[in-house]
Amino acid sequence: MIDTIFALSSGAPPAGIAVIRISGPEAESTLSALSGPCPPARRPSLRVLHSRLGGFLDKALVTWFPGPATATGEDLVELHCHGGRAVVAAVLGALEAMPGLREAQPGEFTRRAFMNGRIDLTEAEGLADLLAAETEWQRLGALVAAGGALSKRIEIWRELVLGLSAEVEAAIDFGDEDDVGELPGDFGESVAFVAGTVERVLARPSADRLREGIRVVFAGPPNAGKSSLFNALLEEGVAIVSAEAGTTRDVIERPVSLDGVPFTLVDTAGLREAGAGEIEAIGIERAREQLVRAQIVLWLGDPEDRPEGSILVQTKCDLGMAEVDGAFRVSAVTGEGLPVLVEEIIRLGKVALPPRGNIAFNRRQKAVATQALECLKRAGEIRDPLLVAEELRAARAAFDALSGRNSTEEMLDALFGRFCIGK
Ligand SMILES: Nc1nc2c(ncn2[C@@H]2O[C@H](COP(=O)(O)OP(=O)(O)OP(=O)(O)O)[C@@H](O)[C@H]2O)c(=O)[nH]1
Ligand SMILES: [K+]
Ligand SMILES: [Mg+2]
Repeated sequence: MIDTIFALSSGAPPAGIAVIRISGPEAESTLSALSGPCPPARRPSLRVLHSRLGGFLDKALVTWFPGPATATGEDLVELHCHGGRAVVAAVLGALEAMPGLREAQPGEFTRRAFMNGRIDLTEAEGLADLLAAETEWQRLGALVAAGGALSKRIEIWRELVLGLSAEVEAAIDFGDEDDVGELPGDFGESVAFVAGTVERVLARPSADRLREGIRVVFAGPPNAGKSSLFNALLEEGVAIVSAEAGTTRDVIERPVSLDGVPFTLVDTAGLREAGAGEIEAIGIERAREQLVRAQIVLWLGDPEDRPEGSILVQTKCDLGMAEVDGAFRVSAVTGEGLPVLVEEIIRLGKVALPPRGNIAFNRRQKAVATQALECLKRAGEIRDPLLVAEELRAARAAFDALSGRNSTEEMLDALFGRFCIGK
């Protein structure tokens, strides 16, 4: 027997309205117990809610959604109560006291939607990102996956591969005993077409970049002005600034949205070969690790030592030193040059993200799609229909894994654990 679960699905009280969801086989009987006979399906109705012992709970707008065409795929009830802390506590307490009901775990409503085939794994992943989205680019990126665009594309790939498999089976069937028959002349091209479309999506930056933010690392020698510039871009005094060389030791990270694009700004210890104490030396080691992880490096140092691909920044331009060729001249003190530098960071950030409004893979999806691609490539190269059939089967299995048709409990725990209670 499946548990019937309930949870507060709206934000923390107090609020104007609190939405409490109940999902599972006892949803209808629970609503009846609270407020008398169920109202017509999908029609919000104003009802008085009573506890089992007859105590008055609240006057609420209640809606009854019979399954399976519901958000969870199960019978579902929504109570729109007054959003006061005590009101919510009283209603949740009354539900807790009902036999067969228990509070939902984080993400459990969505997990049920997945288990009941209402959404696939890519849509659930998109939903998790959508709920966590803080910037416009994150929202739009997550919507693509949550709205099912990636799911649909995977379905198309599966169908195409299924069609190819049918062609191979036909070739195998038409062969006589010693000879398995020939694949159609354009078979290689057909396989290459599917492989090419998978490859194009694989070539896009990972969708995780959107979630994590583009990493912008401030690097250079001690006292270059890294922390000052870091603070200036954040418009906040986060990192300690001082005239003492070796002030910053730990890596300091802060998320920031610039023009709706998500970035993670990373301040690091000044790089120097000699003269650093033990703690500073550890900081320098960490700074080097950050350089490797960065998508954008702002180099506030000698152009000669500049890491490949970094943006050269000449800071403290208010002090009036000679211009460095090809550098962005800025001052953390006067703010001069900052808008131009920020514009460049935004431009590079957009390039390092999946194209807006387009499907992209996250890390999990990339790993599985890469397997699919490898199978397809091999299928396009070999001529033996029996082996080709095997590769196509493996490609299809990879597409199944992409949409979560055969996911493990562990994978699902990891994903749905990212959701909050009530989602
Ligand atoms: N005039 C002027 N002084 C600056 C500017 N930026 C930083 N400074 C000064 O330069 C000194 C070093 O600045 P920090 O921001 O601590 O430099 P840092 O690169 O983070 O230094 P470490 O963490 O020690 O590696 C401080 O005295 C700052 O006030 C600037 O744009 N103009
Ligand atoms: K300093
Ligand atoms: Mg510093």
